[in-house]
Amino acid sequence: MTDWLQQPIAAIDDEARVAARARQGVLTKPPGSLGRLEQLAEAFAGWQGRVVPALSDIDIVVFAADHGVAARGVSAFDPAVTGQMIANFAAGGAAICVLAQRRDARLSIVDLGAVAPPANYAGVIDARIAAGTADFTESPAMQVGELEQALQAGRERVSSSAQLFIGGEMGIGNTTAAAAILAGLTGAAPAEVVGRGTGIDSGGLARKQAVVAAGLDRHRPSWDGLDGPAKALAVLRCVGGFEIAGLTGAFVAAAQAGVPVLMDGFIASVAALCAREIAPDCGRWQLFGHCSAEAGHRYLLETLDAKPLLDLGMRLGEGSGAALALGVIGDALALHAGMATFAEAGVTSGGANA
Ligand SMILES: Cc1cc2ncn([C@H]3O[C@H](COP(=O)(O)O)[C@@H](O)[C@H]3O)c2cc1C
Ligand SMILES: O=C(O)c1cccnc1
Repeated sequence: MTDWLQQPIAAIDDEARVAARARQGVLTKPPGSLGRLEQLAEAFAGWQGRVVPALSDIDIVVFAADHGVAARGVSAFDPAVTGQMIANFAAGGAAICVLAQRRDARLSIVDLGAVAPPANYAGVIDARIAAGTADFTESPAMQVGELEQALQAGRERVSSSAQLFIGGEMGIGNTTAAAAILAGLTGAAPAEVVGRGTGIDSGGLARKQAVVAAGLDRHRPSWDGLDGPAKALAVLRCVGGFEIAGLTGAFVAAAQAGVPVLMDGFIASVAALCAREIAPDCGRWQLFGHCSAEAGHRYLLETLDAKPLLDLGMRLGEGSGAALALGVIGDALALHAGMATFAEAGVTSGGANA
């Protein structure tokens, strides 16, 4: 059922990438002066297989689900908020709705298992697996079949015609699950990777760290001695969440389909790590939109050797940080396409004393 995870990752067009770099070198500016904007244009050229890439077809998919571990008092909000927010996404009132509209991106919402689902599913994709995961301090968060369903639900949301995929999430308690996955995969201490999420107080933070430590102690035998895909799937199943598994499936499928992925914050980046553990080459199709204020994200980005485009102190999720970074990417591609070359503009190029 998860055989598809091992299908090959799409190749990058190095010729187009090198040609895009050459174009950057002859645009009317000192070579390198647009910094990372130049690298963005080059990366998109490699992904799209053309020297002058465009970006008009963007998919933002928000995966929503609840977490049994939320019963342990690890969030500042009630799990009922997950379903309420699904309705808010459908009505256009959430942050990601505003940003998706401003960026002209397609927004889809997928319910993988809110405990209190919305009254109607107009505008929401109903892919419910169960009413939330199990509390991982008591049992594995998911059954094997549930994990497979969540990964597959993510895969099904990837369209090979899209030029960019953004995965967002909504799930009260999911910063706890994400921290547990990160600690399980990297060996980091809970204190290093557990943050305040929606804004839990100091007592709650200590409780959250203890919950993550208890979950890891309980389930470590399930992945001890494993590595690579087997370990990642075991960690995801034991302490993960449906929406994090959905993101992981989508990120692997996108890299297989040749669709680059723009990562959001802490939760999405944990799914990016899971995707890389399952299919290492899929990292070549990943770009990181921002550094979240959630404790643990900076450490995770370093682990992934990823340099986020923005660092605005945001800690929302939903895909919002990635959606904001679209502005920078759009400008990078517009500069690459629209600037004149030295020859076209009759400007003398440098080199005399370079
Ligand atoms: C109204 C509201 C909207 C949100 N949108 C994203 N999140 C974010 O906060 C949650 C994770 O934090 P924790 O682990 O502390 O529960 C996730 O749902 C995440 O997407 C929200 C949270 C709330 C309350
Ligand atoms: O960075 C994130 O993804 C994040 C941080 C806090 C709460 N929800 C999401």
